[in-house]
Amino acid sequence: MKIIDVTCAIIVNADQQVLVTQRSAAMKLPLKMEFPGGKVEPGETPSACLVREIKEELNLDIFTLFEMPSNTHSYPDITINLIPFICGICGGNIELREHASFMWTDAADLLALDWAEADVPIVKNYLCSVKGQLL
Ligand SMILES: Nc1nc2c([nH]c(=O)n2[C@H]2C[C@H](O)[C@@H](COP(=O)(O)OP(=O)(O)OP(=O)(O)O)O2)c(=O)[nH]1
Repeated sequence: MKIIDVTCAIIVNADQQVLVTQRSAAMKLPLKMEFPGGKVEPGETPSACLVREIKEELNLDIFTLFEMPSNTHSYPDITINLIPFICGICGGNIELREHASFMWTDAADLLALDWAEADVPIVKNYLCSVKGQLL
């Protein structure tokens, strides 16, 4: 099966909270929690894709800081390669244009959320990367 590249943004604020968005009832994986982002278009870099998607979906201007390890996951209808980036905000205010809701979440509370399956290893990896700061 073809593997679709999907980027997602781990946007961290000044309080070290992470922006988590909830997919709408009308989207695939309805009401699951995810990191905002979307499919990489032909000729687009993952980083440029993410800047575009976050502006489209949330009206936020972001910058990508660094890329984290990706996770390939097969759903019944699609196999995705989910590529996370740690990101910061450089402008805009959140407007929900596609998602049902958003929340700023402390790292310690991330794992308890009802994530899209492909995100779980990404959340765990992120938590490992910040563990030193949580201890
Ligand atoms: N954006 C995003 N998609 C995710 C995450 N986890 C996860 O399994 N997905 C899946 C859901 C979809 O099957 C696929 C990306 O779909 P999408 O609907 O966000 O992509 P898109 O904005 O480009 O939408 P479209 O053009 O297909 O309508 O990846 C995640 O954290 N963020």
